[in-house]
Amino acid sequence: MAETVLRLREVGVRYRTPAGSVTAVSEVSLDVPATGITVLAGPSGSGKSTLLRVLSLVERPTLGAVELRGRGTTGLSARARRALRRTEVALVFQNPGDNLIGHLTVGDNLRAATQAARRTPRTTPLPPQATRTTPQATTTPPRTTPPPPQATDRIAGVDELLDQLGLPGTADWKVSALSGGQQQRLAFGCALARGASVVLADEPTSQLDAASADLVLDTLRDLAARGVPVVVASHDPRLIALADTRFDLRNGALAA
Ligand SMILES: Nc1ncnc2c1ncn2[C@@H]1O[C@H](COP(=O)(O)OP(=O)(O)OP(=O)(O)O)[C@@H](O)[C@H]1O
Repeated sequence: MAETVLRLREVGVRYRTPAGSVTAVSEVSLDVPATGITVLAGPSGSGKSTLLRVLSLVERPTLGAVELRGRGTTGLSARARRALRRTEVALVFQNPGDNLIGHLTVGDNLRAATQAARRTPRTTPLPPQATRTTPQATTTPPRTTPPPPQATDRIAGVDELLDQLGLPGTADWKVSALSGGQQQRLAFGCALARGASVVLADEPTSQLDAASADLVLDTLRDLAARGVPVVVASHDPRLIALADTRFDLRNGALAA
């Protein structure tokens, strides 16, 4: 059976609004495989972005459990979750400008990402698995997916990574000199430099023209080919066509 990088069990998300309680996601259980491209698809308002925020540990669900590489995350402190988001779980936002440090050069953005990976121990403590009652479970070691290679193993240097990202010779450029698609590529490159176990992206092509969107689609393929699992929320048919695994959402729940 395929290894799982992220697992949701009976996850629900409710928001309080002045008009009352809104259920954005209800009773979602799913396994994100540790390889390939996973797409969360569905119409506007179906809960894709909410679920992506839960999967990327940005948001704690109101109900249910989220496991990263076999370990529960729901009991983690805000600090521990932030540490995981700096390294293990990288979220790439819709707007290219939100993913990068605008006043740094292209090369310095990558260097900052690599340094974040070095500063934060890879073995950020996660709480033990919930105690299970079956005798079999107590004798079985916790399920673990082997950690991905360290960031420094994955990239030999900034220039080499920029070549691989199709951005050769841009190390000294300002981020604003890159197109939207190139900025998104760089954002995925930073996720790689941080040594992320999984990269998530919310509608990464929605603000881009067709040529820039092509760059992003290529980058997602590249990441998956490097063994980095990618999870994308999108209603872009070209992106959905890349899915190795697809979950369809309707009204906050998985469609049958
Ligand atoms: N912070 C919030 N407060 C209140 N309601 C919210 C909040 N975030 C999302 N919702 C509601 O939850 C539901 C799911 O929203 P979500 O943004 O996850 O859907 P989506 O499928 O990503 O939509 P889109 O494709 O338009 O981005 C919607 O009804 C939305 O209005």
